[in-house]
Amino acid sequence: MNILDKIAARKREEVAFLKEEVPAESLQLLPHFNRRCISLKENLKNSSTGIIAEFKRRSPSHPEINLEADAATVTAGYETAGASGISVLTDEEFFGGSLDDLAIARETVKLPLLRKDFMIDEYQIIEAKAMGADVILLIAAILKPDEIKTLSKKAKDLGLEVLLEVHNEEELKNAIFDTVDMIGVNNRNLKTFEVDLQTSKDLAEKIPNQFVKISESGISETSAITELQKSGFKGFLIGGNFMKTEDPGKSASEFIQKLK
Ligand SMILES: O=P(O)(O)OC[C@@H](O)[C@@H](O)c1c[nH]c2ccccc12
Repeated sequence: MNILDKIAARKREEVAFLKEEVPAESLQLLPHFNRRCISLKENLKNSSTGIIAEFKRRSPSHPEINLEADAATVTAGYETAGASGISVLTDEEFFGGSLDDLAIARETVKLPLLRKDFMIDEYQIIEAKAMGADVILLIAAILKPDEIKTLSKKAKDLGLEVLLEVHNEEELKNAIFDTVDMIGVNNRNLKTFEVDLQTSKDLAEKIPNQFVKISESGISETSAITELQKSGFKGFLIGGNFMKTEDPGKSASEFIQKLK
């Protein structure tokens, strides 16, 4: 079994358990559940830089990025740096994140927050909303087209935006629904961990222009962004390049200044 299938299988077990422990009805009583979301899509459209900075302690491909990182310090730094949005990894087992990190980020910044996780059930979307997220991620590689359709509709019904992640043309073709706001091309193959920015450049023209286009993973140079902008990308998801440094906010700030 590849790592992605393994994570998705674990996620199903985890969600089945959680649903019993904390029923969706009780999540809907939390204060953020009725909060009005902030649009990442609009922020990206209106930005000349479009950086979505990610809070990530570790990953299966990089087991020790920044294990002690503190969500409040890092997300505050990202906001000061001028990021357009912040992505918070909430998977615990494989990425060392938590919903608490998301809640802390929500208390700390005004920027739109993406809950970065492996969403396979509507329950997780209710959770995302209740913890203060503005955007959810749907990964085409682990979902059937009808699942993408129902999960994205659920998110829209709750006022959340939807970022759909694809890695190849096949996934893209089967995943185009008008309940999706943004399409992200992951330059990292989540099954093999190989990274190639050419993946974004190749897929760009195949993504209909109604979607804001985001290039994800493996970005460490501002020159790469200038190139990707020429292909039509408006958003750039960057994690490791910032998180691996002692002061991710400072590193994001220098990067964004250089890009301007
Ligand atoms: O750290 P990087 O190479 O800058 O990548 C960030 C982000 O794109 C990556 O964390 C990511 C993209 N899609 C995902 C899906 C699940 C978990 C993580 C991811």
